[in-house]
Amino acid sequence: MRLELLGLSKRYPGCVANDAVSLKVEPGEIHAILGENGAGKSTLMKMIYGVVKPDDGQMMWNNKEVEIKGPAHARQLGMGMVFQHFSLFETLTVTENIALYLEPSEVSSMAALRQHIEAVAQEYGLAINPDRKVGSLSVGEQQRVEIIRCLIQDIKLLILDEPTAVLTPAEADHLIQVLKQLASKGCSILFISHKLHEVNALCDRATVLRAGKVTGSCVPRETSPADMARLMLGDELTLTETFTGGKTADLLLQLKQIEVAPNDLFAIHLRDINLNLHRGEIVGLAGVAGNGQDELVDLLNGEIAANAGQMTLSGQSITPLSVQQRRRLGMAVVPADRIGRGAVGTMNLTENNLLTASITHGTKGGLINWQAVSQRTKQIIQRYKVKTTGEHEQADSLSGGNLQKFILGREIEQAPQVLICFHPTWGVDVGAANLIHQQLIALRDQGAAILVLSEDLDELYLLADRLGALCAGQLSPVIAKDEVSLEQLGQWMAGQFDSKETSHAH
Ligand SMILES: Nc1ncnc2c1ncn2[C@@H]1O[C@H](COP(=O)(O)OP(=O)(O)OP(=O)(O)O)[C@@H](O)[C@H]1O
Repeated sequence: MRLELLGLSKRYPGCVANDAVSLKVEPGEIHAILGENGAGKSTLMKMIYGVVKPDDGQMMWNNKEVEIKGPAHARQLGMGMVFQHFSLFETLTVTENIALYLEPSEVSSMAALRQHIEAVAQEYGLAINPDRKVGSLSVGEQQRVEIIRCLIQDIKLLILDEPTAVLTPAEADHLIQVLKQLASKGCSILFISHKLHEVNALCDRATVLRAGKVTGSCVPRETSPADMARLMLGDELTLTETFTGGKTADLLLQLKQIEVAPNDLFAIHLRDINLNLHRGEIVGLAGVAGNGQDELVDLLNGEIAANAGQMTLSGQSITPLSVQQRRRLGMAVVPADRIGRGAVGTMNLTENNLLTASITHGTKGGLINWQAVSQRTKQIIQRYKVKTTGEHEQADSLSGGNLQKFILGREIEQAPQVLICFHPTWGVDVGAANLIHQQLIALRDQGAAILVLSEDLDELYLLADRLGALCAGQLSPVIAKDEVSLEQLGQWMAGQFDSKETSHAH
């Protein structure tokens, strides 16, 4: 047996994150850990990898009892882990980040390491430039760096915490091939995912956690995604329907011939972006990470300025306005990375709520109305089913999916006129994704205009009224969803569209 856990437990103040968890993983086995947000999956993986120390229980590695002293010890034993929140230094290059992760004895020279990175990247088709600063990479690309730095060692167990959450379908399929190849060489894989069809296609076994306890296991290949969802969530699951909305004549946000020149060597040049967002519609933009999504979101949020073109909200120019001024006019943004830009990890939920609420309703006459903010925070927690000990809990102790629900809830509850949403359901379980989709639809039906940037095409087809794609900083046509076949969208994602055709507003 490669790995055996016997009754591992971890308690936090006010919650039992893992309650006597036992499981076995064989060499070469791909083992899924399933469970709703906050079920305890990440905590279990962190105990195996030595980031979190168990309160009780035993761990066997290659049939011998071990006590993992920390991640460096876990790596020495042959384990690698790809985290949900990246642990990379933004101001360092890809090579420097990987060098920091390795023991000094493993790095003979930076040039040799650089070559090794290129070789691994090529072997697994994980395109990356080793000289780029990590801060200039998109979320999807940063994840590639995390994966490469695990594959650079001779690993016996690879732990992945929602690795495909930010990958495009094609990238995710590719990663699945990579993992299959690794497993066939005898490397065991522990895999957390909320994408059940993926678990079904990839995994040999699955263990289901609920409220920190093992509540079941199954052979994913023989179990349908719907049955796995039921194992995870009980009968609470209501299956997602398709909604119908539609474009109205009432134009809210307009982008006209927008041009944003790159502000660093690796930023994407946004060219001739023309986009109209109408009251009561959701526009979905597909695209492979790193094709201008970050730049477009920063532009709309007011963090970077356009070099040419105009942006108007209800006819008023917002081009020169700051982030705060745009928020006051009713714009809200959910960024891609929830810790760092979506929330401040070391602040509690009420304080995090105040960060954006202060602009619209959290303050009066310059004074903070803590009672009102705290009341609203409680409402968000309740309405969006955020699993937490309360509004005083620090943001970074929430599970990833629960923090995402909180951030989404915080922005939706401000009833913005225009909501820009990047990866709205990244890392949230099927039940919560359903809830978020319903809330976005409800917001749209109240008359908001919503722009969703996502790499999950199922999500885009489900939510959007009109669809388009970004490729190399250019926008494809954006047309009614029913008129865009999957094949057409794939072609747009690959840049096969005539930019002249799109240079008039959609
Ligand atoms: N450092 C911490 N301090 C306090 N509570 C914590 C801490 N880390 C995790 N928890 C709590 O432990 C529980 C399990 O969290 P965990 O992150 O393991 O869930 P998860 O199954 O990985 O969820 P998700 O699918 O949302 O990522 C949650 O209720 C969470 O709030």
